Amino acid sequence: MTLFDFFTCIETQYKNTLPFVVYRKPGESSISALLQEDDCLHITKEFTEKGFVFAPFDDAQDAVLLPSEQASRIVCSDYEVIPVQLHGKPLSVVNNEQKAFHINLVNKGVKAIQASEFQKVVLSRQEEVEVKGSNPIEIFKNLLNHYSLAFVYCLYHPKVGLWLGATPETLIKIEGPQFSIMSLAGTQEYNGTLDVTWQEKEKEEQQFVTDFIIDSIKPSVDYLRVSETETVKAGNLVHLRTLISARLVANSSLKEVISIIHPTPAVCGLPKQASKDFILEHENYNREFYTGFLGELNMETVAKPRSGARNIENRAYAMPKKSTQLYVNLRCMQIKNHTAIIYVGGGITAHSHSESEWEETVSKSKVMKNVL
Ligand SMILES: C=C(O[C@@H]1C=C(C(=O)O)C=C[C@H]1O)C(=O)O
Repeated sequence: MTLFDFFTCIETQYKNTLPFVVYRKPGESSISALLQEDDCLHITKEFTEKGFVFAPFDDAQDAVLLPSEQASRIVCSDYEVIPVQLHGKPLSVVNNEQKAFHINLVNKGVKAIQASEFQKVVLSRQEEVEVKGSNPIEIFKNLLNHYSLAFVYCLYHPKVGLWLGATPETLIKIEGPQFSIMSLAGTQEYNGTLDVTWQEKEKEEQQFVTDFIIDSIKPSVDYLRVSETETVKAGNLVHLRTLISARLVANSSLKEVISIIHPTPAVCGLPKQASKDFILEHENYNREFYTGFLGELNMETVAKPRSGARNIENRAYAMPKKSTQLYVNLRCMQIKNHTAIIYVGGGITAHSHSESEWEETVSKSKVMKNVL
C-alpha cells in the first residue's frame, strides 16, 4: 500500500470516530495499522486473543484490546524516515507550583525509602501543552521521523481517548517458548557520546530492575541468559539497559508472566505492592495508560527462512509463528480538547536528590515537546 493511501485510510477512520492503532517497531521501516470496524470497547483478561493490547499502569484495571478478528490490518512497507534535528526548545515555562509539588513528592518518596517502606519508587507527573489546530496524524509522522529506534504509535478509541508515544522500553517479546525482557533505568541527557559515567544511584536503580525480573521469572523458565549492561540512546537521553532472554516451561501462560512482571520496578518500584500503593496515594493524578504496556498480542508473523539453512525445507518456506511484542508506555502523551498531556517520571532511591529528579522529568518532557 502506498504511503498516501495508508494515511488516507487512517484519516478516514479518525474522521469516522472509529478505533485504530498505527505503529512502527524500533528500527523497522514498515508501519502497520489495525482499523476496528465498530466502536465497541473490547477488553482482554486472559491475553489469549489476537490483536493489539493497550493496558493501563494499574493492573487492577482492564486492558483494552483491538481484536484482529474485528479489524482490518493495513501495512505500508517502506516508510522513509526524514532526518530531523532535535531542537529541544522549551515550549512552556517552568510552572513553580508543579515543580514544588514534584520536589515535595520526591522528598516524601526518599523518606519512605529511608523508613524501609520500600527500596525504590518511580514518581511521575503530567504536564499540559496547548496544541490548538494540530493534527494527531502529523504529530505521529513527526514521531516517526524523530525517533527511529523507538516503538512509535498513535492509538485512538472514542471510549479511551487519543494517545501517542515513542517508547524506548520493551516489556516482553515472546515467540513460541522463547522470550526476552528488557531492564531499562538510569537517565542522563545525551551529549553526543555513549561513553558516559554512571553514578552509583543509577547503577543501583537499574540493578533493582534486573534482579527483580530474574528472581520473578525464574520459577517459570528452564533457561535464562543475561546480557552485559550497556548504555543506549533514546532521543535526547541515554539509559542503562540489560536484556534478559529465557525459555518458558510448558504450561506457563502469558497472563501469568504479565502478572509477575507488570508493572516492573522500572516504572513502579520495589517491592511492587508497597511502591504501587505509594504512587496511587501520593502522585495526585491518574496515570491511566502511561507506564502501562501496549503492542501486538498473539499475532501471526512470518519468520524469514534462514538463507544458510541446510535443510531445503527451511530455506523454501517462511514459517508462520505466533508472536507477542509488548512495550512499556513511556515518553507518551494523551491529546484531549486541544491540549497535550505529557507524562514523565523517574526512579527514586535512597540516594535521590529532588532537584535533579525534577530536572530529569524536564529532560524527558522534551521527547514529546520536540514533536509538537
Ligand atoms: C518513568 C519513565 O522512565 C523510566 C525511568 C527511568 C529512570 O528512572 O531513569 C528510565 C527509563 C524508564 O524505565 C519515564 O520516562 O517517564
